[in-house]
Amino acid sequence: MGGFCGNKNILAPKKCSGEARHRGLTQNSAPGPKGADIKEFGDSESGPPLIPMIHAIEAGNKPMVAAIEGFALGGGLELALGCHYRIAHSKARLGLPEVTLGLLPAAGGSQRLPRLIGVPAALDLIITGRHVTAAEALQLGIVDQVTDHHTVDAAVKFALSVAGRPLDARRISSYSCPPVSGDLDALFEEVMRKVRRGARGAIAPVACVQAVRAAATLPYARGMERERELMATLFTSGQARALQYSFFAQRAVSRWSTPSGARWDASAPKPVRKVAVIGLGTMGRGIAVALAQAGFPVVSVETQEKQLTEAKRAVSQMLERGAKRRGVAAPLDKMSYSSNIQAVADVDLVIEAVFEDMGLKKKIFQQLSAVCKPDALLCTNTSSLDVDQLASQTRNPELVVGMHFFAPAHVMKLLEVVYGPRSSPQALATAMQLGKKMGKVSVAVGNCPGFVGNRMLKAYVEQAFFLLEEGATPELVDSALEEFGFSMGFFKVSDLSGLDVGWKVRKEDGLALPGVSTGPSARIRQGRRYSPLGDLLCQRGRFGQKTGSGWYQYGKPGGRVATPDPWLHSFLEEYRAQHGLVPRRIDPQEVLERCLYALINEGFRILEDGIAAGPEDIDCIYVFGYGWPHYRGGPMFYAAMVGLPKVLERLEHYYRAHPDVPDLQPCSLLRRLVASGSPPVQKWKEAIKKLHSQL
Ligand SMILES: CCC[C@H](O)CC(=O)SCCNC(=O)CCNC(=O)[C@H](O)C(C)(C)COP(=O)([O-])OP(=O)([O-])OC[C@H]1O[C@@H](n2cnc3c(N)ncnc32)[C@H](O)[C@@H]1OP(=O)([O-])[O-]
Repeated sequence: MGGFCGNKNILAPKKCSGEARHRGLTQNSAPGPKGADIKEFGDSESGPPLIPMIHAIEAGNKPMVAAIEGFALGGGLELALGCHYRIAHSKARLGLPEVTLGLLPAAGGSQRLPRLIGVPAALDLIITGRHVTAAEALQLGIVDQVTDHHTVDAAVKFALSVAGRPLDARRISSYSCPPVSGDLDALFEEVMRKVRRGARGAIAPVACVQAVRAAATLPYARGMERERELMATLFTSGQARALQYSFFAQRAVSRWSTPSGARWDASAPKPVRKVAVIGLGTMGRGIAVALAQAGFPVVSVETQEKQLTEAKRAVSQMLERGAKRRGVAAPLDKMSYSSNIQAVADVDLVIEAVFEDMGLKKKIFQQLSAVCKPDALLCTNTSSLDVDQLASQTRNPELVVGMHFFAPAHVMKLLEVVYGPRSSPQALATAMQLGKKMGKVSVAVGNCPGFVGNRMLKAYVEQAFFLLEEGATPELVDSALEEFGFSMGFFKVSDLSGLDVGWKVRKEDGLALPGVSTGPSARIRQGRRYSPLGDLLCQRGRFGQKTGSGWYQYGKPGGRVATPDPWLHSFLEEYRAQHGLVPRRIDPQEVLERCLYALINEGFRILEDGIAAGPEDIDCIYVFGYGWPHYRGGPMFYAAMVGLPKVLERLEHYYRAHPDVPDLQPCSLLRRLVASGSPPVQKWKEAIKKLHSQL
């Protein structure tokens, strides 16, 4: 973005840096087009002070025209709002995305935008942080003109055309917010209720509403004071640090590397023009939709005719709904269907998404290897099976990788790209690039049971079961986790996805055994503590929402409202009595420490094993795939915030109390990081490399 005045002097710098220390909000430097330089938050300031500069621009006697090309986000747009006119290129994007970084637009954005476009529209932009196109910005009244030509030329022409006109009516800070239809207080109360419900503990959206309310109810100067106070609170909060860490973590994971030395910048992806999906169950349908929405021609193969007919209808509906939401045409022409696997002969990449059964998947990989082009990439959407075993069924094992999507696959942002020991760097690069084109946060992970996400989750789930044995209820565990910021606690999630899912896996792993023994060995499997509680519920047909009861009661099969179940409480009491377990009072703090620190401990093991390249990879997986509250950065960032010595001390404490639970034994990497002074999370990758080289 550039700023121009009527006599063609360029006043606003094209690119400046430095910004936004909370104590220096009136001393901030000018932002670039993408807003303030997030890297410099908390560092020393540089460049001219932002807020006084915007005030000086607005107060000036020469007409100032902002010429907006590319992005005008955050401080970039705030600077433009200080100008008297704004001209945008048709491809420009504008927005105040501060909320996504745990902040609010604190260079006058929260005060000027509602004055310019009205309270409801400004609330929408500021609370969601969404970017708008130039066309929408024009419609909203944020910009005065949109051009398809050279924006600077258009701005200069415009500036000359308005030179000499009075500017008082162009100074947004002097406006009052346009009146709203209905009661202003009622509007803010309603918005605040919605925001608090959706924010689930995030403080920035709430502060954004408060700031806009100040714009609507206070004179500009007092509104600016309020904006500054609110920003000061946000700026020093852990939430802003977590969200800013997450911003860079998302970008860091695309620069993947593997322990064998393969790297993103040394591995060119293969071109992918046409893709196939095998299996049109829930996952296959979602994957096919996501691919078509990303513009890929997709061949979908389903051998069961009935399933194929149902899937065709469902996929078309999903595509149409998505298109309606986005205001574009549904890409129905991208889809073709077949019941014959030969239909994939000419595709560049296949994603297998059949039932989670190794025998079936092996057979499909043998067929794919025979049918597909020799250089086609063969990917599996398995959530836990050994990718290497599948690779060994094919002619070219180096072309096999895992692409682990999360349900619903066309909605969830996460993709774990799983490389086996034989996967080529090019295959990995291709799958990572395809994920990016599908709008996913793609994270490269090594091949091991459960990969990263599910491997860590196992430790967390186990603790939740143990806590029930020791005296907790599902309600107690869930409310502690929900209070932490998860949208649902573990037991509600389990009821939603079906208890039979985990039961099947435990049976396959030889853990869930038929019959209940009451002796001391009943709660020990494969040499470690085991809780059969989930298996016992499944044996009674309590699979969760679909059967009307699980860890909670739902009134009827398919019911969605969880209510505490007295039967379950008596069942737990009987179970404890039967196994000689004396219930004790468990507080929410213990729930969090046991569940989260066990999960984090497994995260350290994963880093130690080189299955994830760095803490950013794990954190993105948890934030984008497992509902970890975004404003808490992810499990490894959270561990760093809590303090590694404290996490270590609590794990030691719980391991002493439960020596039969290996998940609670602190991982040696955690010990070594603590011994090396607990470096900040951004330095762990380096520290781990150094520690590995010392071994
Ligand atoms: C007083 C208060 C004032 C004000 O209210 C506060 C603010 O303005 S808050 C700020 C409000 N502004 C925002 O929230 C905008 C945040 N930025 C974005 O949303 C996207 O970057 C954007 C849409 C602009 C471009 O997407 P794209 O084309 O896919 O490109 P990309 O995303 O891959 O980025 C390319 C490279 O640029 C880097 N980088 C980018 N922005 C910043 C930044 N602000 N800072 C530092 N670095 C930034 C990014 O890390 C990456 O580096 P690398 O080393 O190559 O990994």
